[in-house]
Amino acid sequence: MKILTAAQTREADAFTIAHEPISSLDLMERASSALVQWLEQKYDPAVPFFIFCGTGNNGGDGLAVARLLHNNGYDVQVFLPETGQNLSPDFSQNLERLPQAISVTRIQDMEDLALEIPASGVVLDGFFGSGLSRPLTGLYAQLIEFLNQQQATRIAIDLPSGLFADAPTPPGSAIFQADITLTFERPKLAFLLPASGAYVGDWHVLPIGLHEGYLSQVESPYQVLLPQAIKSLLRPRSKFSHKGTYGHALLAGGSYGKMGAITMSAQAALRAGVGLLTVLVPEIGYGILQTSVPEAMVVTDEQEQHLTRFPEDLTKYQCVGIGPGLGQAEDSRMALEQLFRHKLPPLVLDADALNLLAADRFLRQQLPPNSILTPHPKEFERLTGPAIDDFHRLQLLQSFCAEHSCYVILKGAHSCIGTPSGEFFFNTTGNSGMATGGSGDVLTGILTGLRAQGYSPLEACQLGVYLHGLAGDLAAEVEGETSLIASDLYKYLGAAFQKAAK
Ligand SMILES: NC(=O)C1=CN([C@@H]2O[C@H](COP(=O)(O)OP(=O)(O)OC[C@H]3O[C@@H](n4cnc5c(N)ncnc54)[C@H](O)[C@@H]3O)[C@@H](O)[C@H]2O)[C@@H](O)CC1
Ligand SMILES: Nc1ncnc2c1ncn2[C@@H]1O[C@H](COP(=O)(O)OP(=O)(O)O)[C@@H](O)[C@H]1O
Ligand SMILES: [K+]
Repeated sequence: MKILTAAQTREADAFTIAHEPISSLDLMERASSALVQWLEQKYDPAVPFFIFCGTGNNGGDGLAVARLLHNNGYDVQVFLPETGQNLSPDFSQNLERLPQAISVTRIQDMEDLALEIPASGVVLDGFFGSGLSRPLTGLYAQLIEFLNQQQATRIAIDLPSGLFADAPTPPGSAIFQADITLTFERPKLAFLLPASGAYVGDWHVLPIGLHEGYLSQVESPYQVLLPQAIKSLLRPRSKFSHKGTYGHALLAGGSYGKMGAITMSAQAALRAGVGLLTVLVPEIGYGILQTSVPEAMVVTDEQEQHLTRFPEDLTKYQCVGIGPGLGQAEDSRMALEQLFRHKLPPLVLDADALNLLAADRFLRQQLPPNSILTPHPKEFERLTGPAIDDFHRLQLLQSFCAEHSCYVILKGAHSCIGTPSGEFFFNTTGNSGMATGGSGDVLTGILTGLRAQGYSPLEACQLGVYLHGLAGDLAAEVEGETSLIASDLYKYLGAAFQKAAK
């Protein structure tokens, strides 16, 4: 699903108004009805609502929600800062329509707000949405600071006020700290990035029937991965298939004290459905692998504690995954350099393989095209240098993928796949229980297993991050986020495949 910029959202609104056709006021009514439907499912009429409105269309939404909730028996109070701003026509119309029985407090300064908001209440933020053009100051900033200190549940309409939808918000700006954000039609880019996403809380997308004629042709490099698209990528296994049908993968890594990493990658590659798996480890890993992953074949390096060479001929493998637990010994770096000189099957590179690449510009330039790299933000910084902010990091991602013709999964709460052609795909599964050692090693195994089965690099990346996160979500339902550990991720991978295929 494509993500729209604030400007594209305005175009989508205007296109819908012109081509459905529908009046702007009725479109606002549709958006507000969607909000109210969501709110009424979650809160009963005993819950008081405190609705704060600016004077643009975001405020118009707030006023329409106030009327609809009131008409359905909810206790609603409205608060309107008076800063002499222009009123949007739809805001004015909704102010006229507001039933007399609703209490309206006009605020010129903070003294006008003698207000106790109970912890059981809900604060709705309708100050500003996608029309924000500069950071908030003055009365708006003071009100936001006040609301951010309240115990009540804070819900933002469309976008937390003060946050830019698709550009960095200057540090120190006043931003509504939402527990929940109810947005229209598409998530905003700011929801998916760590610094801005921290203000958004749980976000939900409410469809409001924006015109398909616009949505289907609009161009955007940004997409989110959703269940339907993932389902269409999954290939069913066929009745007369055999292990040769599903590829032979090689996973290389492990070193003294870090054999667990490659062991978990191996488990994950098998659970991802690969036909055959060989694991290349230093001598000390032999007994460990043979005991803990009996399904895998094991070949060992003559060095006892870390890898120093790769087999000459790797063409029998359909994918090679390198890095988990590898370490950064000089002879491991040389082995990688040697490896890149040969004809190679598709590669997945993670962890210390990335650190070795980062430390060696020459090695980076030899990177085989269409490789998949899976850095976390620190590993990514080592590869590209520091980013000024999350948006700049996306630019670095785009140029790195183009320069090296590779696919990079920048890992995080919404892992982002960068492609050589400049697209970005954000993942929507996963939870903070996955912030635990070894989660990334499991992802490497899944990607290697998928790529060996013949999925394209982009398909493997999309399926890999989505299923990895979904396994985390299913595991968290049973184990809880706090107690989730990386090995749970491959244990629940089968359930994730089944859920994704439904
Ligand atoms: N038909 C539509 O256009 C629809 C719009 N919707 C709502 O409309 C919102 C966008 O409405 P608007 O475009 O009116 O934008 P906003 O409601 O975000 O406000 C824009 C107004 O605020 C001013 N402004 C911007 N930054 C400011 C700042 N820092 N301090 C003070 N004033 C500032 C602008 O000059 C403009 O007058 C969406 O977020 C959504 O909530 C929904 O009703 C869906 C339908
Ligand atoms: N808060 C979070 N929400 C969702 N996924 C997360 C979160 N934290 C970490 N993850 C996922 O867990 C994995 C962690 O990978 P990584 O940092 O390489 O861990 P390790 O090196 O310990 O294996 C990534 O796939 C990342 O997307
Ligand atoms: K808002």
